[in-house]
Amino acid sequence: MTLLPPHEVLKVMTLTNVSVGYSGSVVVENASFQLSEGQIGCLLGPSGCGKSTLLRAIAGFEILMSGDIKMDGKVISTPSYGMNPEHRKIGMVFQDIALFPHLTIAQNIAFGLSAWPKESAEERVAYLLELVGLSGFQMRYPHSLSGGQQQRIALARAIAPKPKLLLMDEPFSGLDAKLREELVPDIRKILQHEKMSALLVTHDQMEAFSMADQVFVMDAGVIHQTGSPYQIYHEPETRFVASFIGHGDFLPATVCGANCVHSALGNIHGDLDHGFADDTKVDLLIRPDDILHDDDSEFVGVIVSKLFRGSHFLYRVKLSSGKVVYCFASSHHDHAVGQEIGLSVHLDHLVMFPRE
Ligand SMILES: Nc1ncnc2c1ncn2[C@@H]1O[C@H](COP(=O)(O)OP(=O)(O)OP(=O)(O)O)[C@@H](O)[C@H]1O
Repeated sequence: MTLLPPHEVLKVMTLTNVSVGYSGSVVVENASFQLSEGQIGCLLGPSGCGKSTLLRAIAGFEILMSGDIKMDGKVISTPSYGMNPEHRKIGMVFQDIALFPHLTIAQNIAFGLSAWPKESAEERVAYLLELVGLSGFQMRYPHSLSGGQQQRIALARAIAPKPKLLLMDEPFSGLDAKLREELVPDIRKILQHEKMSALLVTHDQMEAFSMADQVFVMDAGVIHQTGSPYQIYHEPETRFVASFIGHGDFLPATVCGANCVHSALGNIHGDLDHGFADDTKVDLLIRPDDILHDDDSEFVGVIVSKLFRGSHFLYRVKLSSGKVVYCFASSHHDHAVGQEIGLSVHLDHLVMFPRE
């Protein structure tokens, strides 16, 4: 009797000081992070920063230049050792969906189940088709499915053998924005339902925000910050993270107390001590909704452009210092470009960096 392969769940994957590159030149430097049971992580960064290279190293396709990768305490990669990719119990989904065109949808999903007893494999295929919302599609061929449906099948195929970890390299970037918006939360639900740990690569922060529990923000081969989507947006630790994540401006300011800075918009107070000495010149991060239109304020700016967003206007406003910042106003406050409006700052937490 053929037995079902045991289902193993990832407890933790750990990268410690991992450097990877090509032909002796380093592309990813000293990357360290952990992914725990059932967690969805995301490597987020601009094109060319080394996200795919790091993912390929985890999959076992690139040799490390330094550091190590462990899964559940077992070393899978060091500079002198690389466990065979097939033995890592890692599934992969790529941007180019690459379903086998000559196989039916059921055969595509069952591709990694050759070691399973026939009946169990059929059950698993039927279960996954239902999970991805495509029951009844088993006898169809990939070309007869839409891009979003094909990507669901690619996911089902990758998770069918119950890998310990799923790696996804820009899996949604070939899909249009509307489809992506629908598919991303669905895929998150499917992975959570399967208690599958996963690592997603993307340069799209909205995708990272909707998919990930933990985001690893990368630039030029270096991980700048690890945190929840909320943390990397509201508590960026480096100037790069502050400017890469979300919209915002850096407002020049001077420290004037433990939780206060002075700026062209007056004294701005935060709710936490910022740790900078008095009189330090800093750049304060201002998000679009931190500056509100306020007729009663003594501080004013001149509107240089405006965007109507339905429920609100997003103005670009020039301050007397010459600095241009965002200003948020309810859609009842329809002002013209060139008009002067009052502004007030509403910030909880001061995020700032020494002036460059
Ligand atoms: N096989 C290779 N040989 C040599 N250099 C490579 C190879 N693959 C990638 N690189 C280089 O490594 C750097 C990082 O590439 P990588 O694909 O990891 O970045 P990425 O962040 O995933 O980018 P993107 O979002 O555009 O896919 C780039 O400068 C790229 O040109």
